[in-house]
Amino acid sequence: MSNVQNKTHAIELKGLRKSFGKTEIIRGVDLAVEAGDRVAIIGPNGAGKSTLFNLISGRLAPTSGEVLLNGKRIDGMRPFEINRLGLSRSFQITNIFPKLSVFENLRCGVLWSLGYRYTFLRFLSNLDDANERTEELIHQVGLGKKRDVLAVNLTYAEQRALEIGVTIAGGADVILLDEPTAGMSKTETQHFISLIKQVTVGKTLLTVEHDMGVVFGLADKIAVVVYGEVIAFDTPAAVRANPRVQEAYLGSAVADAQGAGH
Ligand SMILES: Nc1ncnc2c1ncn2[C@@H]1O[C@H](COP(=O)(O)OP(=O)(O)OP(=O)(O)O)[C@@H](O)[C@H]1O
Repeated sequence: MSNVQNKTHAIELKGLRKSFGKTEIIRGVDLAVEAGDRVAIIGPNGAGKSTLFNLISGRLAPTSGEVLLNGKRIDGMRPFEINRLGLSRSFQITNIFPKLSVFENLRCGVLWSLGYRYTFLRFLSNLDDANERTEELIHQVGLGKKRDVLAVNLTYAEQRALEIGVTIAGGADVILLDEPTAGMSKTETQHFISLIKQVTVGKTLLTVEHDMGVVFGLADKIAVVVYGEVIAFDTPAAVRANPRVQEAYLGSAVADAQGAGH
């Protein structure tokens, strides 16, 4: 390994553990994600992937161990505090405001990042900087033609695109996406992978993902979580070739992804 001692990582997990009651679900995870990398977290059902996400984003506090964001300890902080420090997590489409338009939803995200409370939104329609940033975002997520459509009237894939827009609206440099293509058709998924790639250029991306096509299409690195431990963290090619990963988890899933041309 190279000398990583003095290097600041976008995300670093050190000796992370989490128990629910007597059951230890996360069992000593060490992981260092370099800034700008796109990392997919994969593993069998119940392995602890979502729990890991919840520990990173502050929804859960670890039983022991550390979580660092750009070198600063964030374990024990509240999700909004972590958000303010530059980490943004998608909260699924239920957190989009259905009765607000695409523009208004995105502007909420932008204004939140500028420190405004949602309750003041109606008085802020002439904030030029926020409006400009919002227009830019709308085009980034491909919703230019849907600017004034209420979120509730968008298609499912469009709602997911809006969700990504809201997630990146604040300009966070670390983005967490939970199964971003779940429920999409193959074509929508392909389109969405390129959208995610575009909007996360220069950012660090962590995603929990089951679809191996998405994993191999999107990730620079893959973290394999099995039974609360990271058993491999490497490039897709190295993970694919790792016998321990094959045995513990990937086997047929890799064959599927190769068959799909990834
Ligand atoms: N709040 C909680 N209280 C008690 N047990 C929990 C809690 N959250 C998760 N667990 C348990 O922790 C284990 C890991 O769950 P987690 O959702 O992190 O796995 P996962 O890898 O994301 O699974 P999946 O791929 O099915 O979403 C499961 O056995 C789950 O039942």
